[in-house]
Amino acid sequence: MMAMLKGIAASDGVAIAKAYLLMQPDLSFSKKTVEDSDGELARLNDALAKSTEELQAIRNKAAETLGEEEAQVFDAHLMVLSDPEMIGSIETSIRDKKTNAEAGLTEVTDMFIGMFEAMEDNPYMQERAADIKDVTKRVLSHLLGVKLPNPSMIDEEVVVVAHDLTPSDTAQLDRRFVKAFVTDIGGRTSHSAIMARSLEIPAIVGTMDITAKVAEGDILAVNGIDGEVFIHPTDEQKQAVDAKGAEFAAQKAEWEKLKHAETVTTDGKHIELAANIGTPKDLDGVRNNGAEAIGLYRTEFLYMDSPDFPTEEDQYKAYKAVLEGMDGKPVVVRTMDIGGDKELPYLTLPHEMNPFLGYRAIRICLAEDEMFRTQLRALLRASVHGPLRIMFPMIATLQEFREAKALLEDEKAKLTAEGIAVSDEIQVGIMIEIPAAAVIADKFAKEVDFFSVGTNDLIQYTMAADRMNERVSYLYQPYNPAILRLLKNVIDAAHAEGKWAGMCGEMAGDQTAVPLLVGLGLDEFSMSATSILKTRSLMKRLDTTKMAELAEKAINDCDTADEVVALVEQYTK
Ligand SMILES: C=C(OP(=O)(O)O)C(=O)O
Ligand SMILES: [Mg+2]
Repeated sequence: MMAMLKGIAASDGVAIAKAYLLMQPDLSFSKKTVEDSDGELARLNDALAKSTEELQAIRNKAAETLGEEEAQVFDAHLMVLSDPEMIGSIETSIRDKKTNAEAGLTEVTDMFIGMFEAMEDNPYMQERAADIKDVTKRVLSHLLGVKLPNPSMIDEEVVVVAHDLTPSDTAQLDRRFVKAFVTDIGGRTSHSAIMARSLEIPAIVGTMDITAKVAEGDILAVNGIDGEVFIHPTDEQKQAVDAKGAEFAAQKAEWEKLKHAETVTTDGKHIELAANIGTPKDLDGVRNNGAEAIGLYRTEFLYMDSPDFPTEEDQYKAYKAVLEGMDGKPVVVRTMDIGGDKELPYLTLPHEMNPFLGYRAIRICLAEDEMFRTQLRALLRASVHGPLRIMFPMIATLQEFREAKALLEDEKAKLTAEGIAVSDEIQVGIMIEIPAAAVIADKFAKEVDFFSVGTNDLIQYTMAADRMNERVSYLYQPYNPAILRLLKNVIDAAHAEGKWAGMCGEMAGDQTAVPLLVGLGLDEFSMSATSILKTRSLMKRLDTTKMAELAEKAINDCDTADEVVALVEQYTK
C-alpha cells in the first residue's frame, strides 16, 4: 500500500521529488573508558577537521547568498573550533581520564557553556555559549557518524520534511531546490506557512507524523492545494498530482491577466488590495502580483536577518527602499513584533509557559525603549520618501497606544530640532489582534488614524486555540459568528470616526471570508502577494449590497461557522 498523509494545506502548488529530512539527529552516546587515548585523539582530530571543512563550506555559501555580514556567525564557530585552550583541554581530558572522545569533548564544552551562560548580563558571553553549543553538536555528529541537516546547503531538488520549521529555517530555503515542504506540526497561520506562500513553495503542515513515516531519499508527491502527500507514489498518483499542478498553473495564468486591472466590485466600489512583506526583497513579488499598496511590512524580519540589532541607518535604508520601490503607493510599516514564534538570537528572552501570551511585540518595545526609539527614528527619517503609515502591533490597551505614540512624537520633535525633515502626513494606526482592543474599538477609533485587523492572532486569542497547534486547528475558525461580530464592531467603529479599517491577517486573502469582509465594509485587504490576483478576480464578481446582506445574515442568523460557510456558498454561486 502506498501511504497517503493528509495535513493542512498551507501553500498552493505541487511537487514530486525525494525527501530531505531536516531533523536533529540523535546525538546521545555513553561515556566509556578507553585505554587507547591516541586512537581517541585521532578520532577527535578527524571530527574537528571534518567540522572545519563543513563550516567553511557553509560560511562561503552564506557569504555568497546572504552577504558577508550574515556569514560572520560562522566565523565565530570556526574560531571556537580552532581555540587552542578549549581543544587543549579536551585532549587533556581524553588522555588523563581515559575517556572516549565524545565524553572528553562534552565534558569540556559543557563546562565553558555553563560558565558563559552564567554571565547573564553579558550578551557577548551568552552568544559565545550559543556558538560553543552549535560547534559541539557538529563535532559530535562527526564522531558519531550521523548527519546534521544544513538547509542552506541543499543543492538538488528535494521536498523538505521536518517536525517543524522555524521562520529562520524557512528563510534559508532556496526555492530553486526546495520544491515543497511538509511538517508534523504547525497551522496555516504559522509564520513558516505564511513565508511559504510568499516564496511560492508548496507546503503542507500539521500532518502529525510525516517524519516517522518517511526516510531520507523516499520519493514524495506533494499536493499543497488539497494538503495531501503521497509516499512512494504510484504512477497514477504522480499523474494525478501533476494534473492538479497543471490545473493550478492554468488558473494562475488566468489570474495573471488581472495584474493591471482595478479592484472594483460589480457595482463599482473600489477596494484596496495590498500585500504583506517581510523584507524589501519581497517587492518583486508585490509588483508582479499587482498590489495597490503594502498593508503590512513585518519589520521583525529585518531584526531576525541581522547578527545584531539593526542600526538606525540599516533600518532607514530598508524603509526607504520599500517606500521608493512602491512608487508613491502607501506602505504600512509595522514596528517590531518579536516573540511568539519569532525569536532573535541576540535578544535573550525569558523562557515562558505561553510565549504568545507573553513578552512580545509592543510589550518589549515599550520596555526596551532605546531599541524602539531607534526604529521610530529610522521610520520618521524615511517618511519623506513616500506615504508612510506606522502601525503598532499587539495593542491591548489605550495606554499602550498613547505611550507608543508619545515616543514617536518625541523622536519627531528631536529630529525636527536637528533640522532633519520628517513628513507631516504620516498616519499612525494599530493592529487589532487582541480581543480587548476589538471590543473597545470605538475608543481607539477616536485616537488612531486606522485599524488593521490581525486575524492570525485575533482568532487564536478569541477562540483560545493556538494558531500553531494542528490538534486544535478545528477551533481556529475565521467564519465563526463570534469572530464576525468582533470584525463588524471594529469596522463600524472606524467608520463612525471617519477612519479606515483594513485587515492584514491571512483571513483577508481567504476566498470564503472575502465576500463576508466585503459585506462588512472592510476598506483594505492585505495578504501574501501570491493571493492578490485570485482575490481581485473574486472581488470583481461580488456585489456590495448583496454581500452586505450576506454578512448581516451570517452575523444574526447563523449559529456556527459551518452554517456561515454554507451561506457564503449560497450567495456566491
Ligand atoms: C498579521 C498578523 O501578525 P502576525 O501574523 O505577524 O502575528 C496577525 O496576527 O494577523
Ligand atoms: Mg499578529
